[in-house]
Amino acid sequence: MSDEFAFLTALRAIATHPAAAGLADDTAVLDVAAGRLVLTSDTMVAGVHYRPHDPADSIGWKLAAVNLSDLAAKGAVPVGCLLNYALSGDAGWDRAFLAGLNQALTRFAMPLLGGDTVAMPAGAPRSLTLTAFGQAQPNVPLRTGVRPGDTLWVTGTIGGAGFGPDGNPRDLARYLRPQPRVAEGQAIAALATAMMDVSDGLLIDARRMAGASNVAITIDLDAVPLAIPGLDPLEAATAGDDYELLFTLPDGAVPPVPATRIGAASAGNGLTLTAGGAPVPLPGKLGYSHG
Ligand SMILES: Nc1ncnc2c1ncn2[C@@H]1O[C@H](COP(=O)(O)OP(=O)(O)OP(=O)(O)O)[C@@H](O)[C@H]1O
Ligand SMILES: Cc1ncc(C[n+]2csc(CCOP(=O)(O)O)c2C)c(N)n1
Ligand SMILES: [Mg+2]
Repeated sequence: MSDEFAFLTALRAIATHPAAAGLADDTAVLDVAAGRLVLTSDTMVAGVHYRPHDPADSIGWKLAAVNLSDLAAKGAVPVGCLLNYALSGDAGWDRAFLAGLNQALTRFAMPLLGGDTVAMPAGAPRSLTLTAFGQAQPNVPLRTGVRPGDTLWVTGTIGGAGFGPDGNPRDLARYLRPQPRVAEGQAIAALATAMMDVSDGLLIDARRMAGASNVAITIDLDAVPLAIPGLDPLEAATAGDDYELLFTLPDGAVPPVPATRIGAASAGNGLTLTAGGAPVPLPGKLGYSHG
């Protein structure tokens, strides 16, 4: 199935939404409700975002999940997506990738509407891109919305997808098949002053939120919900690949879904950490960054 024609035939079996027009035209044509669209795109590269030997179906799942996580962070309802795919020269890999992708798209009701397929020179690493769009809810919580006095919350647990001392992800399922918080994001969006997803690491992402909002954010490391009991909170909070939602609420507000209060915002700037009530110096590396 490694040639473009065979791959497109397999894609057609997935892209059954009428707007995809059977993947038989130049473009998809989508009827949209009046309102605002939320747009995002994420690329995954072999050796950078996943290990080359990781199962192809999980890479398909994860590519959809990381985009859904960005939609979730804005409280958006998934509407559709476009896939940019580089054929790998391995028909079985391509087929398994599509099966995993389709599982996530079905689970989160995000139809595949189109995309592009190319071949790479022999030996080039795989690079896969999905572009997703969603329907905005009345309130779209941005990174810029934190106000001094807000409380800081995170869904789920942190640190599970990070690599342990044996060089493998601590929780393989979490690393391979992250669960984007789509329904939670829609519920939180109605109340949140700001929201983002945690992809590069809790600390680096919290600092981005503080910077975007021109406030100071303090995180209590003792409060960070650990994916694995006993995990070093600093390690967990800098590992990344969590795909949880980090959000702020006006003081006194209660989140509408399970979440953990991990800190607060105040006038000032930057990220501050505490543990046992005492300040903790920021580690040199706050999370994942490319280059
Ligand atoms: N090559 C690019 N062209 C245009 N905009 C870009 C490009 N790369 C990043 N951006 C924009 O920069 C902003 C920040 O991107 P970044 O990738 O850090 O956020 P993100 O999508 O939440 O992260 P993640 O990729 O971990 O989900 C986004 O608005 C994104 O659209
Ligand atoms: C093989 C391998 N090595 C390292 C990591 C860790 N990692 C890579 S990219 C990223 C953040 C999200 O990326 P982006 O900001 O590009 O969306 C993280 C946490 C991994 N997943 N696989
Ligand atoms: Mg994001």
